[in-house]
Formats: sequence, structure tokens, C-alpha cells
Amino acid sequence: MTTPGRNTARRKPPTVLAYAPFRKLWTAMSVCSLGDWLNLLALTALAGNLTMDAGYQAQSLAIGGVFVAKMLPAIVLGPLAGAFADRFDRRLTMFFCDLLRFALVLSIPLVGSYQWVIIATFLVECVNLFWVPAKDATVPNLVPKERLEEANQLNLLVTYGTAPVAALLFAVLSVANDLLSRLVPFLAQRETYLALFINALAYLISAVIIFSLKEIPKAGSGVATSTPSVLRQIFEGWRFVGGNRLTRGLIIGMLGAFAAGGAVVGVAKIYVNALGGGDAAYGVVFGAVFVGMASGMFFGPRLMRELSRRRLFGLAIVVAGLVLAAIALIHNLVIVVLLTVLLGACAGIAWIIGYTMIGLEVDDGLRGRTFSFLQSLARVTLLLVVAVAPTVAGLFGEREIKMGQETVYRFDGSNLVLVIGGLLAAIVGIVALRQMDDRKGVPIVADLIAAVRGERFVPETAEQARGMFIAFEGGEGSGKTTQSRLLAIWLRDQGYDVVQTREPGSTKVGMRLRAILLDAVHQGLSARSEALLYAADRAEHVEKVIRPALYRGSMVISDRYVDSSLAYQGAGRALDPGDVTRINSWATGGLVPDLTVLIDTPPSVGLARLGGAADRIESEPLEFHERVRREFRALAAAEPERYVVIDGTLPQEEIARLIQDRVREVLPDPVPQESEDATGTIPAIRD
Ligand SMILES: Nc1ncnc2c1ncn2[C@@H]1O[C@H](COP(=O)(O)OP(=O)(O)OP(=O)(O)O)[C@@H](O)[C@H]1O
Ligand SMILES: Cc1cn([C@H]2C[C@H](O)[C@@H](COP(=O)(O)O)O2)c(=O)[nH]c1=O
Repeated sequence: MTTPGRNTARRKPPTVLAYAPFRKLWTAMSVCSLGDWLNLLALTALAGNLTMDAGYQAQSLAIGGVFVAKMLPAIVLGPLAGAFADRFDRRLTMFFCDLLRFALVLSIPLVGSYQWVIIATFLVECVNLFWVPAKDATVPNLVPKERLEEANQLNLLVTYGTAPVAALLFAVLSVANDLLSRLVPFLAQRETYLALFINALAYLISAVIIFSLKEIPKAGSGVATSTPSVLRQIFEGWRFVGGNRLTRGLIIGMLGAFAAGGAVVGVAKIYVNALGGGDAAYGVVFGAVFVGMASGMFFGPRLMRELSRRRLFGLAIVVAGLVLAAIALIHNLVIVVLLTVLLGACAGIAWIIGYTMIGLEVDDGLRGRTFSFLQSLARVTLLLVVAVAPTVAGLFGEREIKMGQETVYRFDGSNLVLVIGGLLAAIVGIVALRQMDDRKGVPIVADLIAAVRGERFVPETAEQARGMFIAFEGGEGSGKTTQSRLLAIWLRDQGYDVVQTREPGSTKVGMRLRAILLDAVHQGLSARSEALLYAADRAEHVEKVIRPALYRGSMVISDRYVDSSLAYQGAGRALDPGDVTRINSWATGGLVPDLTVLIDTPPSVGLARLGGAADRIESEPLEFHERVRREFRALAAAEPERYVVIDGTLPQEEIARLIQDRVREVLPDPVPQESEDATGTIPAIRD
């Protein structure tokens, strides 16, 4: 699989919907999402209608019962459903789920009792829990990974964008129901029935589409030879989520955003009333959240293209928290609506990045469980916050703070809940940022300002460098050395001055360090010593070889750089990636390659290519090398604009051509005069 650069991007289909299997899945999803929203509207309305004579309180409780029935299955069944998605054929899972949903929804108007509304709602939600992780886990298999963010944007668009469409459709269907009831007496006095029939039909249409989608691979195919028990799969999924720093950061951040959203949902109605707004204003505030979310998902990552995805994710949550606190304190409905759009935009950015990164980071065999784990926790969080927030607001009651002689500032329970929600989100955002930051040592404010201007922030020390720095990364035998040599030859042919170098071992001291590091007699070297020795080699390499060459205006091609330490010592040896980043940031003075070429080769293929006795690191077990590969891919996924990922199993010539295509886009003008003069004085390994 390749991640083509901008040159090849011209040849790519203009939209991810051009991939037929994804288009089919997306159509099924759109129809289902519309059905889901219609279902929510119709069932809450039906619950209200069926209990109309029982009084206001009972009616409210009846509607609340529908929400509880919708939330409860996720808490009980979520993880099991995820394991199902990873274990069984995803196409058949989705197909049978659709048929079940069709039958259940159809049964609601036919039975026509409140008890059955609740039971059927609960059952439909149980089925949804199997459908959604199977769908989420399938998407990354149907689109190239560089289009996954776009695919997720479209998915989230239909998930939320169908809500207003469903509301409109619901209104139209209610009127149509009324008109039709003159012809079909069964529909008389049953305003929501037509909506429920259409809802059932939506699931049936989805079933037909999914059944025809033969491209969906069988879950876990080619990964495991023996299938562990369902309980074991759940346990592994949960352990993975907790044990992987990036996924943990993503999940903490997404849950923080959900908690903040829950606080808004819980008290929005009372708050808007306190601001003097009625039901319409309440609707506008809710609409503002959706408008903001949609804009954030679409425009956020595009506008902030130059900011690392991990940083953008954490920052979006911090800003959402601060905006929420501001909403709580500013008593002006217009400003509140505008800030709510901003809040929604930040939440949209965090959600789309989180979803995309989980899709890219998590292995196919665990993806279903991770998504369902996230879904379950998100629902539990939402349920808890929605339940607790109004209670806290009620207990706090209405307060007034005297500010001077005349001015009185109202501070009610709803303000308190929103402030707490905002601070909570800000703290969670900071935690996520610290867990995941991949540009430690680079000031975040400067990074952000540069990104807003559409530039990438370059730390001061590297500013005067006029050359270009290209790093090659990948596992053992992936073809880095071959390709860095081919690229150096190609660049020299174009008239560039090229320094081809490698890590470890491109300086006098480095050669000694390489011997210590790779000699198999040093088995048992501690992981920290290993990381420090690689960093020491790198410090020497940057100071003596790379920086001087860049200052001269040369093209520097390095076979391995900091990412190797993050992958081998961070993921391979399970050292804290924050620590590995810090020591390397210090060792290199924050020097980051202009472009990193990741040659992605399965370890089993790469190791088999190597001849001779295995060195200390090559002789590590296959799982070690698999972890290394995963980390390389995650690093590339987090900063797609600075990486090109090439399938290392392609023929050498094709790989070389793909690399040239990408490098051509970033090349400066060839051969500055001074670098010609300096050629031949470089103490590096050269071709
Ligand atoms: N695309 C390819 N297809 C098949 N064989 C390849 C390919 N690229 C390189 N090789 C062969 O694989 C072996 C390892 O290649 P190379 O030394 O370039 O990999 P490397 O990633 O630099 O290895 P190491 O990590 O050990 O430094 C060499 O024999 C090389 O000829
Ligand atoms: C830079 C760097 C390297 N390693 C490992 C990776 C390889 O096993 C060797 C280098 O050998 P190669 O033939 O040059 O690829 O060292 C590492 O573990 N950490 C690093 O930072």
C-alpha cells in the first residue's frame, strides 16, 4: 500500500465515494442513520402519545424510559458486540442485524403497547451494538488508508447530518399519516406509525445493500490461525486500549468531549430558559452544536493541515472546554449561540481525528473491540452526566453575586455544571495532549500560530538550514538502504549535492556505538541504556554530519532517524514514548526531517531477505518486529503530510519511482553555488 504524495494525488479519484465498495457501505449507513433518527423521534412521540392520559409526570417518565432503553444495551452488551465484530463475518453480522431491526421496528406499530415500545427499543439497540462496530471495523478495509479520514468525515456527516433530514421527514410523515388515515383506518389516531414503517423499510434496504457487498473481508482473516474465546477477545481488547499510550490518550480525550457534551445536554434547557429564551432558542442552541460539529469535522483538519494531528486533537478538546466555560459565564443568548457553534466545531475536530487515528492505529483484529469499547464508555459517560448534571444544577439552585452597588450577577446551578464540564474537558484535553504529543520540545503556541498561517513551525535552531533532510524508516530488510542509495543517485543526477548517511554509525564515535549496540554478545543490554546509546549516536550524527550539511544547502538522506528509536525502543522495548521523544528532542536540538519515507514491509518478509547471522536486534522475536512496524505506521498516520508510506513488497524500481514522485514535490532549486565548493569535505558515508 502506498501513500502517494501530491503529484500522484492528481491521479487519485476526486472523492472517496469513487471506491465502489465504500460507496455501497456508505449508502447503507446513510439509510440506517436516517432510520435511527426517525426511530428516536417516532418512539419518543409514540411513548408520549400512549401515556397521554396518565399525567405530565408519567408522560415525561415514559419518554425518559425510551432514552434509558436506548442507552442501557451499550453498557451491558457493548464489549461483547465488539468481540463479535472481530470474530465473525462482518458482512453477515450486518446483514442479519438489519433484518432483525426491520422485524423489530415493524412489530412496534403492530403490537401497539408502551411495554412493547420499551422492549423493542431495547432489542433494537442491542442489535445496533453489533451492527455499528462491524461497520466501523469494515471501513478501513474498503478505502486506502490515506483516504480514511475523508471516509470517516463522510460517515460522521451522515450519522449526524441525517438528524435534521429525519426531523423534516418525521413532520412530513406525520401529516401524510393523517391524510392516509382517511383511506387506511388502521392509521387513524396513530400519527407516528407511518414514520415507523419507513424506519423499518430503511433497515430492509440496508440489508439488501450489505448482502450485495461481497468485498467486505471476513474479520481477522489471515491474522489468527486459532480463534480465542469471546471472553478472551474482550479482555485483550480492553487490555490493548489501556496499554497503548496513543489509544488511551484518544479515548480519554473523546470521553472528555462526551462528558462536556453531556453537561450541555443535561442543563441546556434550564440554561436557555434562564437566558430568557424559549423552545425555539433551545432548538437554535442544539442546531448550533450540529452546525459547529459538521464544520469542525470538514474544515478543521483541512485548515490546520500543518499541525500534527495529535496536537490538534488535544488542543481541540482544551479549546472546547474553555469555550464551554465561557458559555457558562456569558449571559447573552446571541453570544452563547455563536460560542456553541465554536464548541461544536472543536468537538467535531476531536471526534473525527480520534476516530480516524483509532482506525489507523489499531490492528484489524482488535478494531471492532476498540470501537465498541469506546462506544460503551461514551454512552455510560453520557448517561451518567445527563443524569447527574440536572441534579447538581437543581441542588445548587439559583444564586446571585453582588458586584458593586447596582450590578448583580446571576450564577445558577446550570452555570456551575457548565463551568465544571468546561474545566473537566480542558483538563482531559491537556492529559490527552501530554499522553500523545509527538512534537515535544516544539512550543505549542508557535506551532499553532504557524499552522493557522498554513505553515509548519520550524524551531529556531534549524531556521538557517537551507538544505533538505529526508529520512528513511522501516523494519529489518525493508529496503531502506537500497532505496536511499537509489534516491541519492537520482538526486545527484538532477544536480543536487547529496549526503547519504545512516544511523547508527556515521561518525567515528557512532561506529563504536553501532558495534556495541548490534553485537549479539551484548544481549541483556538494558532498554534505557540502549535508548540512550542510540540517542548519543544521533546527537553526534546531527551535530557532525546532518546540520553542517544542511547549512551548506545539501540534501541529506539518512537511513533511519528518531522514528527508529520511537519504534524500536518505544514500542519494541515498551519504553515510555514521551521519554524517548524527550531524549531525542534534546539530542537533535529538535531537528525534524522535511520528509520521512516509510518503507512498510511485513517483518516476516523483511527478515527473510537478510542473509548472514542475525544481529542483536534482528534476533528479537517476530512480535517485537510487529510492534515496531505498527508504531512506524502510527507515526506516519499521525502526520500524513510529512510522511510517504510505501509498500516495501513492491518491486524495487516501482518503489524508487513512487519515492521520486513524492520527493519531486518538495525539492528546492538544485545546486547552490557554495555547496559545490564544499563537496568532498563531508565526513559522512557517501556513494
Ligand atoms: N523491493 C524489494 N523486493 C525484494 N527484495 C528487496 C527489495 N528491496 C530490497 N530488497 C533486498 O532485501 C535485502 C535488504 O535490503 P536493504 O539492505 O535495502 O534493507 P534495509 O531495510 O536497509 O535492511 P536493514 O534494516 O537490515 O538495514 C537486500 O538483499 C535487497 O536487495
Ligand atoms: C537508529 C536506530 C536503529 N535501531 C536498530 C534497528 C536495526 O536493527 C539496527 C540498525 O541496523 P540497520 O542495518 O542500519 O538498519 O538498529 C534501533 O533500535 N533504534 C534506533 O534508534
